[in-house]
Amino acid sequence: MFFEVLSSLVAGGIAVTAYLKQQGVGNDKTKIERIAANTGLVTKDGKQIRIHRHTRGDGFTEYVFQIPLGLSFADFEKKKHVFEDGLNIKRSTLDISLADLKTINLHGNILEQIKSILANKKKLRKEIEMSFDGMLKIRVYERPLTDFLTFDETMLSRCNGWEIPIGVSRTEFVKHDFDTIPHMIVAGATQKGKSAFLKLLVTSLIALHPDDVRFTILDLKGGLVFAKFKDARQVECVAKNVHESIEALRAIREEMNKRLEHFLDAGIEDVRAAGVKERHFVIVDEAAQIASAGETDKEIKRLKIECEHILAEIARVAGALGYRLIFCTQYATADTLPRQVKQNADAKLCFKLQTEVASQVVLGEGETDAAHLPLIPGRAVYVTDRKQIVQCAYLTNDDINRLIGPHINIRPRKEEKNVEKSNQEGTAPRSYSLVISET
Ligand SMILES: Nc1ncnc2c1ncn2[C@@H]1O[C@H](COP(=O)(O)OP(=O)(O)OP(=O)(O)O)[C@@H](O)[C@H]1O
Repeated sequence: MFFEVLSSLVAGGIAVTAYLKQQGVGNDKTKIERIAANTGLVTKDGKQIRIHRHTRGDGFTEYVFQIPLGLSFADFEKKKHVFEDGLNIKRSTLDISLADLKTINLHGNILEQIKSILANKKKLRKEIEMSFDGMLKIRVYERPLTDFLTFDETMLSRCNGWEIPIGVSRTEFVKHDFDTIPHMIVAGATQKGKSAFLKLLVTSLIALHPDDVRFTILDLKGGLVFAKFKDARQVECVAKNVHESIEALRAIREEMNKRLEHFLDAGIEDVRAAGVKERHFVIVDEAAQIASAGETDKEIKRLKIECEHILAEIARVAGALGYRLIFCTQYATADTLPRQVKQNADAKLCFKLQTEVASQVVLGEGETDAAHLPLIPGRAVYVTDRKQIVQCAYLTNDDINRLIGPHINIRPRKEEKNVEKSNQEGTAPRSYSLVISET
């Protein structure tokens, strides 16, 4: 049936197709209005959004609507995924361009030719962006945001100060500035790109600030994500369990308190005013492993509570002292994301989450976008004072090795250690190799 409809369209000629394409604009506007009405975005006295104007840009059409009194932008934003789905209904069936139709030989087997065009076609999904400046603006993009972004070193040269590359949004290269917003929550369901982002973060910071950055990494997941970095001279420790974590955090608290005392005595406002170049990143992966709630072992629970207190303190006061908290979790609940951390981490990078509730735990009330992201690794909602959908840059292991290689502490291989031992008086020349663990 579908192919019959299309074949008759072709037979009907290019004029019909052109007409259909022209209808695309009108259709989207009408669809948006109908979706709004069908999802209850109507005032009690029946008033609906009214089109003010539409403009075409490069790859998108922007519709500007007036919102009736009594409805808010948030009401519309909450339903963004409903609008997006609505605009895509039947979209793939009409995704044949004029150029495609021109290739069809009307004297040949039309059905077979259409089948072949469709077989070679990637289904395009329209994506939308919503904003508000007194009017509701809905931008409908003809093509989706790229689903893969290869990291390249020019991204680093585009970063200033304590900025790191994140990826791209639909309109720009996206960076995060850790001197403007010190703490970040990274959340997302399993296999959606958290670890890849953490590797991008650590590698970028080591490459950009080899002499000024330090890391304390609480890697209680027991994975191999940080194996590559553990011997980098910038990495103070990679704690693998609660005991190692509390030891590392107590050391940070002591250092923090000393610095705080010094700043208070000297009347220094923050690390920038003090001219301190160093920034100390504390990375927690995975927060659920350090959460005290649900811990049954009394002693471990006590240690976890202490860990939580220190982490909350870092989030609350240590930004000004040069500490940066990167708090990661795949379980977005109130237990894994303590209130103090959430309130003080003004940046959130949230990969796809399974439910709207989880999305709201991370991004705030009414913010359900993370639940409606497409199933694309590296696709995330990046929220600071504004919200952007981004595709994070993907760094290969070769990139990481090349960039951090010069900063890895050279240590002898096992067999060379043994040779070294037997030559303790040391006449034989020492030979060392660079050891970078592969994950
Ligand atoms: N930015 C990206 N672009 C393209 N592919 C990516 C990106 N990030 C991650 N991936 C792919 O997704 C896979 C899973 O990513 P990653 O290991 O970062 O997930 P995760 O969220 O840390 O999962 P888990 O919580 O289970 O450890 C990677 O092996 C990689 O193939």
